[in-house]
Amino acid sequence: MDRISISGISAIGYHGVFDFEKRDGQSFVVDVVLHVDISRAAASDNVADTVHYGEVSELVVAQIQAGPWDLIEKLGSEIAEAILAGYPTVATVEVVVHKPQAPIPVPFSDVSICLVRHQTLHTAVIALGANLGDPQATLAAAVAELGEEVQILKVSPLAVTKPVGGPPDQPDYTNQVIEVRTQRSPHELLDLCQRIEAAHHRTREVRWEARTLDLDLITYDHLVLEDPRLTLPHPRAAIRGFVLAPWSWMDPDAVLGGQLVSRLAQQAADTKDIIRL
Ligand SMILES: Nc1ncnc2c1ncn2[C@@H]1O[C@H](COP(=O)(O)OP(=O)(O)OP(=O)(O)O)[C@@H](O)[C@H]1O
Ligand SMILES: Nc1nc2c(c(=O)[nH]1)N=C(CO)CN2
Repeated sequence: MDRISISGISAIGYHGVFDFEKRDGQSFVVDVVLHVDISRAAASDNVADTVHYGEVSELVVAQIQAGPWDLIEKLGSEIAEAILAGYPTVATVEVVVHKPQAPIPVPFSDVSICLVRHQTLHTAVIALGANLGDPQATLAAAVAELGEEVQILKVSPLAVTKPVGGPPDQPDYTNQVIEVRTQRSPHELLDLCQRIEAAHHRTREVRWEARTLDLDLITYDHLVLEDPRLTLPHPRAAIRGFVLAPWSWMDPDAVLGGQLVSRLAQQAADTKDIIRL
């Protein structure tokens, strides 16, 4: 992996075990190494395609000035976490914190800690559906747009399905399921899905009415969650053939709630009418 290194970022901080360190402050010096793919920036020559080292340096200074913490281990960890959270394209960060004026009662030139932290990657399953406009083109566009923001691991074949619920006389749906890998939190992933739905003119007036695009978050790792915005796994996924069938085509070993998705698909009432494209 390519790397960006910044060394000798210094600022006054108030970290230390002793009261006088928290009162008087002293110099902290930080080196960071960011493991990040710089090939896009190398090709485009555009700073937006890489990690801006000036911004990272300012973030490091802000962390040195925050706290105070007792330990440089804690300061280093805060710096690493802030960089990983702020820059999702950084796969790994190495942080060295030097405290050259540390209160050590013998002659010394420097004391430092070094730590290495990695991005945590999550796996999520997203179901797509559309039955207005040009559903196949919309699903292809939505998968491409998701692919700009998360890593697409698997894509199911398309399924043509009968509308389940909602107003009568709707057009057939086209459904699809994908598996993605991301550093985003579940809510950030839901936000992303809803932004893409909105960009495709999704409206919400009548429950389960026909729609240009629907993106549902089906699972996120093995997370079980219920809050006002998000329920995981998706509360109706286990009985929806239009989700289960394409999911099982994509991943025959997939499991939901302890049961094989392919078996749940066989049991779902709407599966019999599904056509695989
Ligand atoms: N796992 C989830 N995936 C997507 N939305 C969810 C999830 N859990 C809860 N929600 C919430 O459900 C709300 C309604 O979503 P939406 O309008 O897409 O429903 P729908 O697709 O018409 O119906 P259904 O939820 O039965 O698929 C969203 O605003 C979102 O906050
Ligand atoms: N066949 C089919 N029916 C549905 C679908 C869907 O994607 N496909 N989505 C719904 C609400 O999300 C309600 N009903």
